[in-house]
Amino acid sequence: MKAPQQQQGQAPARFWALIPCAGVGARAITAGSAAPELPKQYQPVAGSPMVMHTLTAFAGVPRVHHSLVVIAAGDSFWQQLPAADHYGTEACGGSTRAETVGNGLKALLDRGAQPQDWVLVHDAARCLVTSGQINALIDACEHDAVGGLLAHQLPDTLKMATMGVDGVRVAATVDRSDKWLAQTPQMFRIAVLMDALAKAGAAGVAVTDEASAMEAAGLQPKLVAGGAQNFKVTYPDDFALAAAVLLQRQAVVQARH
Ligand SMILES: Nc1ccn([C@@H]2O[C@H](COP(=O)(O)OP(=O)(O)OP(=O)(O)O)[C@@H](O)[C@H]2O)c(=O)n1
Ligand SMILES: C[C@](O)(CO)[C@H](O)COP(=O)(O)O
Repeated sequence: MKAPQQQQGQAPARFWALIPCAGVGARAITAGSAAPELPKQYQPVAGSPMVMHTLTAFAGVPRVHHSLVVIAAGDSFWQQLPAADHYGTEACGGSTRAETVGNGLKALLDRGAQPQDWVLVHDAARCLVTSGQINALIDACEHDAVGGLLAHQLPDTLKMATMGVDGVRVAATVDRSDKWLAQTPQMFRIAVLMDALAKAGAAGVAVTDEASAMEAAGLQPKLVAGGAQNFKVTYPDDFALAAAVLLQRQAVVQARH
């Protein structure tokens, strides 16, 4: 599968952000949550709804032409956000993240994106990403034939688990030297990614991230160092971690003024 090449006289490829924001956050919400009906990406973290921190990071990257937030059909939360009207949204979220992304890519084309343009797909719930990390991914991939993703090299010993009669036990220790945790953004050419997602779907390939669809097409995305702080808020304990990082960053900025 060849990337659409820049034709002579063709406008330079642009960069679009696609923010899957249509999940329910089942793993993050507990009965004790202040608003358990509120999907995690709308839950407050360090004084703002989680997704707003994510969008602020992209707003700090002028090369990103437009950020499109994909929300669930019937989402009644987005419009309640203070800056809702400042961002483009499409209520075409799907039953899976991959479906949300596929629908969002079509929406980008409808909004004027070109097939050879780049898309940076980033989880709304990965709210600690920085503008610097987004720029680093673009710098590393904009001249690459495939594209790539932010990722974090495994910092701990990795265990293979087995279900024992008395609970989960170690089956083996796995060599971690070539193990990376996939993060987002994940950056690919729109047409190539759409084709890869369609073929992976038709082949019944489980696609949990954009890179896995590209891998199923025989391509090898670049791994670009993200960082431990670029984690996805997934579980209840993650909110406090995210808040601590964001508040520390805010304190550093305030100390400069
Ligand atoms: N059908 C879906 C599922 C997930 N997402 C988005 O994909 C990102 C990462 O997915 P995940 O952390 O799994 O979010 P949820 O699916 O909401 O979480 P859970 O599995 O705990 O319900 C989130 O920003 C989520 O909003 C989406 O847009 N559409
Ligand atoms: C895309 C992703 O962030 C890469 O690590 C992750 O797979 C999304 O979370 P999910 O729980 O797999 O939907």
